[in-house]
Amino acid sequence: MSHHHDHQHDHAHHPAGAIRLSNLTLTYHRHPVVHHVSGSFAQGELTAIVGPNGAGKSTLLKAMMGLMKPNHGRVERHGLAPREIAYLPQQAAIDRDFPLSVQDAVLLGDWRNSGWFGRISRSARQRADAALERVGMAGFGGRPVDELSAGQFQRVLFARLLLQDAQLILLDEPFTALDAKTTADLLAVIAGWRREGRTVVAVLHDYEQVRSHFPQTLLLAKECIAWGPTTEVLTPANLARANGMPQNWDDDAPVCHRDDTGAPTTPPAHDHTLHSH
Ligand SMILES: Nc1ncnc2c1ncn2[C@@H]1O[C@H](COP(=O)(O)OP(=O)(O)OP(=O)(O)O)[C@@H](O)[C@H]1O
Repeated sequence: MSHHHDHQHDHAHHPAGAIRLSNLTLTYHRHPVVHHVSGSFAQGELTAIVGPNGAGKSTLLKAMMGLMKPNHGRVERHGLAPREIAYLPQQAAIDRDFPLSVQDAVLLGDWRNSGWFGRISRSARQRADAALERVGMAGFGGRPVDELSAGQFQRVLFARLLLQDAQLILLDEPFTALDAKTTADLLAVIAGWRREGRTVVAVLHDYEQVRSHFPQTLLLAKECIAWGPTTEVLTPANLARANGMPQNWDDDAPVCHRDDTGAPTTPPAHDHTLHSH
């Protein structure tokens, strides 16, 4: 492994970019989809979130972004204002069927400087052009976004993230449906964010890609199966456990018997609240 701790993080208690999950439970219609997850995302590091379909990965990102309220536990964003968190949803969730030039789409990333309806400065336009160049889209500024291919559009969204200049960057399946060249180019942008000391958390499905590019991994299957260095997390045993997660939506799932620390507790032998007599 390389020297990825060569930059010093000397913020003693609450380093910027640090985000911690404390016994976090997230539910839809009272069904938990993320269940008692605790841990910290390594600051200034790249962490992959992997797990089977329906494991709660996208839901967890939404909660980290503050778009969803925990039913239990907390997301602790020490030292991170909401504006310092950037979030790229799954491409399928993004509507780009409106008239907007590529440059204007990138400039939306600069809203905290220019305001939604503020004047766009010349320097902002220059930064937008530089960002487009960095993602391999130089010269595309005047094109309408609805005419771009899926891969080109994703490059534009990465340019927008570059302008946003966030400390914590959350990416939901950023490479789905992209070809190898586009994926490699965008992985290089992510590596650049790491060199700049930013924290990146990405939901991914390609284990080889995760092993090569993401030093940290959270393996999620509703519960946390493993979280730490990728080589220790992506073991056959852990993956088998994750893939054993029930896929069906269990309407009769047992009531959760855990205390507030997240530690499993033994369900009471005769729980009168669950049985009618
Ligand atoms: N808006 C919603 N309303 C109700 N249930 C939802 C909603 N969004 C997700 N779910 C359910 O929550 C569970 C977790 O979904 P989530 O999208 O977080 O999983 P995921 O790990 O991102 O899956 P995938 O790999 O398929 O994208 C699934 O069972 C899903 O059906």
